[in-house]
Amino acid sequence: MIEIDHVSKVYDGKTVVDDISLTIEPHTIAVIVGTSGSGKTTLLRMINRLVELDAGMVRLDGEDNRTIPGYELRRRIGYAIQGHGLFPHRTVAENIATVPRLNGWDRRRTTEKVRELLSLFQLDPDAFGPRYPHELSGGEQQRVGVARALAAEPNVLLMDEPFGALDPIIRAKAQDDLLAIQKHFGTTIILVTHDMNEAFHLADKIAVMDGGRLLQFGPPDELVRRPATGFVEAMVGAGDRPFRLLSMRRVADAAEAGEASGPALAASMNQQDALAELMWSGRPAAPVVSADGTMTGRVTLDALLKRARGAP
Ligand SMILES: Nc1ncnc2c1ncn2[C@@H]1O[C@H](COP(=O)(O)OP(=O)(O)OP(=O)(O)O)[C@@H](O)[C@H]1O
Repeated sequence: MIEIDHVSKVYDGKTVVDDISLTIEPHTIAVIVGTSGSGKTTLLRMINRLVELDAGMVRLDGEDNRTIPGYELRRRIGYAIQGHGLFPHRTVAENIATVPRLNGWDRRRTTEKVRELLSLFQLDPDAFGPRYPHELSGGEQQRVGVARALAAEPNVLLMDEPFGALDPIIRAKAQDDLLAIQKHFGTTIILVTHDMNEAFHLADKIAVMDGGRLLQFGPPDELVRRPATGFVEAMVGAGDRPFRLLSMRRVADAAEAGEASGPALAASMNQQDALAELMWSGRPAAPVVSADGTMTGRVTLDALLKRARGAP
């Protein structure tokens, strides 16, 4: 658990992080959003003490982070940034192995970890391990950057606009990879982004910042239904509310008994995509199929529209 307890930071007489408190539960993803200069990066860097606090305290599993030695913090907390920061003269495998080596892992354990991570990020270890960063595309470099941050099996991963430079298709893929990896390792992730779609896609809870202050910290659904301020409402995008609500739910949750014709929709598909599919194919309903191939009923346009208006 990460407890951020009344933390503040002042630069040149200006309070850039202003008395912020929030608690991030283990194995969850918290996403920090807000306007440029609102203090997101500063808050993130206070967790691993790349920025020292002027007031308040950050506790990691109950321990004041100022009492934890720097090397221990770097072992426990991975850090991934936009532009990845790979070492250009080291191969991909050597880049990923950096922190395990510092931690004194033996060669075999390190090699296994590197291969596991490359495979998880869908990069063939034999093809990509020996290459140098400049021999990779931007998206591949970014994935290696995140793999490197995860190499020492940190409990916590801090990510600052990790996918900012990626095109939308690769970005969506990187987000899905991250979700799968978070499930696999149970890592607690705190991620800063400018992209509200990314925030809604990834977050268990979203923190909205403005002018150094925390305006709201809650599940995506709560931000849509009960925005704490007009600023939060504007960040969520008032016009996008119906789609945001649908994007957070699966077809399985809107399925009902009954028949429908045409191609089936996966129970795991999100309701926003299902609505788009029904509208595009001009159907009032579609059959629903579960992951094991069983037909589990149907989903109707009506049911989806009701949910877009806020029905549970
Ligand atoms: N080392 C520093 N010295 C002085 N001022 C700083 C320093 N780091 C950040 N600031 C200022 O603190 C404020 C918050 O910066 P921060 O990088 O945390 O914002 P941000 O929300 O992450 O912004 P962006 O979205 O543009 O990256 C800004 O006004 C910035 O100029």
